[in-house]
Amino acid sequence: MDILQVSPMNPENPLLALRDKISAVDEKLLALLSERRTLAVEVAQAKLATHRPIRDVERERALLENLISLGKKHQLDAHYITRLFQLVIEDSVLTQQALLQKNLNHPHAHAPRIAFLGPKGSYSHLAARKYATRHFDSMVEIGCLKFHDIIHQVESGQADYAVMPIENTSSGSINDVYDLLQQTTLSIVGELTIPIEHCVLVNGSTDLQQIETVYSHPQPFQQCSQFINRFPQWKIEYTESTAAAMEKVAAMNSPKVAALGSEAGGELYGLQVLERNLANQQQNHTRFIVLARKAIEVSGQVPAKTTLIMATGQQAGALVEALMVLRNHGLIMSKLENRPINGNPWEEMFYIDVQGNLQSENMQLALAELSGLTRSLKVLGCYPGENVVPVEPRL
Ligand SMILES: O=C(O)C(=O)C[C@]1(C(=O)O)C=C[C@@H](O)C=C1
Repeated sequence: MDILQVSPMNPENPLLALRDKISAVDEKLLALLSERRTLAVEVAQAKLATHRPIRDVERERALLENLISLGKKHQLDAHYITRLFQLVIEDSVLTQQALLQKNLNHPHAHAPRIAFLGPKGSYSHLAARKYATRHFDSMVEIGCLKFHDIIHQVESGQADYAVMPIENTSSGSINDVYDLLQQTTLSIVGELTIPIEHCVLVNGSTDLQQIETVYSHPQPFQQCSQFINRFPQWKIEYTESTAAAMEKVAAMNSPKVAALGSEAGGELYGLQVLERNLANQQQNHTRFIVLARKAIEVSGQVPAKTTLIMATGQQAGALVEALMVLRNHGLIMSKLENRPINGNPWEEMFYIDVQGNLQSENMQLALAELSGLTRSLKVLGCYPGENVVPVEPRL
């Protein structure tokens, strides 16, 4: 009788060995990225001494084109190299900007206390952590239940910074936050944008048909309306934040309930992803603003944004007249938003983001002119623009 010899070699073995090799290469890549970042910090110090702008678009383009032609020799695709290095350059630019800003505005002696919406795991929590990683050595996290509480924490000195969502690429402006900006004494000192990737999160095994109730903040429901409309039988329950929804679903431990929120947040509550990529728009991003009690100074070497809030008179063409002032001083408006004025029916408050430094001569001249034209005018803050528009190589 023939005896079949079973090889003791586990078919998983070659895979494991290859994975170890890949992990070793990835570790080398990480060390190189860290070395590159250290060099970028040295470049920033040199630029600080020579007063040169942080961004050098021509250098970025030359660098990308050189890497693309080198990549060809290694059969590496031009789009892959472009995407990869655009991200590396963005990190370099933002790291350099943060260094210049630290040099200009003396940082806190203690770990800054940052207030944001929701318990751990909310998008605001992820945004607060991302901002702190780049700007501070450590942070104290203060999760709040309502937007109003976040502002109050900072105004009353119980927190140093407020991180608040202001607009989303799918659902638009966040009106509640705009309305709070009308009243606050705080100044905008920073901004950041994070990708929002909503998932259906559940506790244990279930499927979309078994679900009866879905919990989340109203914003995700709005941003995922097309997906939600496919399940008319679902009962929608609003919560104060996505994190509050996740906390609830984790505690209920039932196959009939789900939360809409981020995968990273869900992990903190032990939830599993049932479905991803739910948003109506493929590119779903939220821009957050960072507020503090004291306004900051922005280095002339980094791109600055100034946010104004103004009420014009009700005469015809008043807004156009105000916007012409900006144009006449060569100032580019990147956003215009209007909101009703509390207590004054049919009157509007305008919020304007202008590309430019508050200290610049053209901004000062424009503001002087605007104050003569408007019923009220307030600078909400001047802060470094963190939207690093990627440079495209000439292919
Ligand atoms: O070479 C510089 O001037 C840098 O600041 C470095 C660097 C990079 O990371 O490669 C970053 C920003 C500039 O726009 C160009 C290039």
